[in-house]
Amino acid sequence: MRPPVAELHVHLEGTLEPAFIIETAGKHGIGLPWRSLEHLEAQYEFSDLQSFLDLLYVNLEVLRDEEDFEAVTRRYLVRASAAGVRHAEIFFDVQAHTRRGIPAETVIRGIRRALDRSVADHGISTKLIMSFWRDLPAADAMDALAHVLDAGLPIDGIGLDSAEVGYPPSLFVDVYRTARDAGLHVVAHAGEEGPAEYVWEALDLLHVERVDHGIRSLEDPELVERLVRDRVPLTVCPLSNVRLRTVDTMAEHPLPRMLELGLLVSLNSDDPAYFGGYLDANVDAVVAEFGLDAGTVEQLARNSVDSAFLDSSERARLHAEIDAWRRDRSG
Ligand code: HPA
Ligand SMILES: [Zn+2]
Repeated sequence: MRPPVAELHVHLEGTLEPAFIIETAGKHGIGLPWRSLEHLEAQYEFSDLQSFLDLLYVNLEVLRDEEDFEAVTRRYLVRASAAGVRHAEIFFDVQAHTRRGIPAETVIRGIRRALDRSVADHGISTKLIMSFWRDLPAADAMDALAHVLDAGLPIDGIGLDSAEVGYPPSLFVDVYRTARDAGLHVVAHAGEEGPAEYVWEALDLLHVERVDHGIRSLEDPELVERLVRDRVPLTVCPLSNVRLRTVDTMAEHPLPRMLELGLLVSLNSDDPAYFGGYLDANVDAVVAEFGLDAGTVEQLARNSVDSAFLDSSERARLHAEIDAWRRDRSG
């Protein structure tokens, strides 16, 4: 039923499953605040973005060496492949690790070990996007970026995440200019909990190629017009939005309205180990809630391919895979 698809908004740290967290803590002899797997699993109730980030940031401390970063990346790729993902653009939060004394080299080399084998092992092409915590000073992000560029560590783009309200994109103009000058792709979370104004700033000041979430854009008709006109991709994460109470219930999720308005939206899992499922669960949830037909599911998959940082031949390959899926379904 589900078509081949690109996943463009997934945080590596948000793919740590509870059992992996407990196991990796044991490997390194780390004392977590959780008495057991069950105690950890009982923590997954969130009231807003910050309540989730508080848990995410404790759990990611189990990631210590290259093997850990390789293992978590590999586990995501295995699970994503089962969900129909054929191309993945994966975020990691560099400061989540460097502030604990884990060098960016360890993080990126570990992740790359898994990514470099991903096409052969999992049938998934990949990009790697280094994200900055927007609630830390922009100078911190700039230092991290300069280090990664100086060291020639292989990343494909930068992003901006963590607590949104009070930390507008305008704080990061210099960081984004440096990244663009270095030939990196640029995206940013905006309009998740923050206002439509932050989406304008991401577009006009950071010159982002894609907006992560962006659901609050609907509060500003002029912004919607701009996003439609320029075909700006929005990476929408329905299960995340419900679990973080950005929307009250799935029935109130703006996805159908976004499609009606002609926005270039794709479906994504955000932090799948925390929000109740991977990309397939997100597709199933919106299909069940809104009764989307196969044509709409196909359109969302094609949107994901059109929103990805792929060259024209890679894009054509993925559209051809979706064509084959459609023929199989109707044949
Ligand atoms: O959805 C998110 N928003 C902001 N920061 C994040 N870090 C992981 N997921 C998110
Ligand atoms: Zn996110």
